[in-house]
Amino acid sequence: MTYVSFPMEKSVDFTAIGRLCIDLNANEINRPMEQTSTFTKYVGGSPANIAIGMSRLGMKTSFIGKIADDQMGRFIVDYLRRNDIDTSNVVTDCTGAVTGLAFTEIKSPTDCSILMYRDHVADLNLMPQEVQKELIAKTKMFLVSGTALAKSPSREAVFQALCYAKEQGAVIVFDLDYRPYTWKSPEETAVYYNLAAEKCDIILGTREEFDMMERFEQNPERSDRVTAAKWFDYSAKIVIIKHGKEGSIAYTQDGKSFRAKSFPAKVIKTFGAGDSYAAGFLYGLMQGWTIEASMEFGSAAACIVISSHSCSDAMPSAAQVHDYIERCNNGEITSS
Ligand SMILES: Nc1ncnc2c1ncn2[C@@H]1O[C@H](COP(=O)(O)OP(=O)(O)O)[C@@H](O)[C@H]1O
Ligand SMILES: O=C(O)C[C@@H](O)[C@H](O)C(=O)COP(=O)(O)O
Repeated sequence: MTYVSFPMEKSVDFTAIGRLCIDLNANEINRPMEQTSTFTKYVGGSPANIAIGMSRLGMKTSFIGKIADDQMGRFIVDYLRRNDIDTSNVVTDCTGAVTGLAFTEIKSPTDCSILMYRDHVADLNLMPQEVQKELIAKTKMFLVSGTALAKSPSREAVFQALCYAKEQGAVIVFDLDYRPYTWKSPEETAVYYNLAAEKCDIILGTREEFDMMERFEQNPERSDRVTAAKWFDYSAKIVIIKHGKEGSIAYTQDGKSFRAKSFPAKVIKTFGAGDSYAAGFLYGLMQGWTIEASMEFGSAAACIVISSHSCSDAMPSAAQVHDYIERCNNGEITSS
């Protein structure tokens, strides 16, 4: 059963809109950040990670965003280009805004946190008139990251892009990617998330992210099925609710649900799981695979990334993911 059909005549497989940032991942791990003195710099930002993941999987990928006019901004664009990502709609800020930074703390493989520096960041300065309709018109799948809705003018840029994507027939994906730091209040967040989700064909988020969106609703049991059902009255065809190591559940418009278990992994840190899962799952759908096969592929891609130090740099190729699945099935990989 096919739940989404891609406009195959279009030349760009995947376009993401949102933040392009820097991850600074602790080198001395398994300790609090107070005791970490060195960090390795990587390109970061959830939609950037997903775009890099899609490109590594062989998808023709482009990005819509805004970078600071500084060394960090240039580092990001250079990295995207070297990863075959079209940056023709990556705009350079001219207001003196800075690049967002995410310092990651790896206290243990299961106890990780992120310290974000996101004041006056360039990515949230993207303006609606800077979004190229022609690029979205060429795109089969368009992904929005929820954090880009946190402030104007980026918020309006995303809604403008959503209008173009809908009008031009792209399959629209919403990765909730909720980061409380950039938002003024949970109420404001819930309103804008719900407005964006109404327009999307595929919605991906964790149980906690959907809880945030249900601020004004009744779902006392926090039922995944109740959560998903609402969106099928709008545009959604697939809603995925992720539960960390417990795996994920996909609900589809026809009332079915599909469960994916997680694979074993030698986990270094947990962040990056959602981004690699998204890239793997969306890649699978674009290959015409079943929901179950796409979820399995996403789950294995996630394990490769959480077993590595970085998010973006560790995004796997398709061959690496197939190999990981095979080695798990042969019992060659066990959990840490
Ligand atoms: N500790 C883990 N071991 C194995 N797989 C994991 C682990 N944590 C996450 N995953 C995989 O990554 C997917 C997404 O992870 P999750 O933590 O739910 O998302 P996010 O990173 O967005 O919070 C899960 O559905 C699972 O397949
Ligand atoms: O999204 C960010 O700004 C930081 C990311 O680059 C980071 O590495 C991360 O948190 C990944 O998010 P996840 O995949 O949702 O765990």
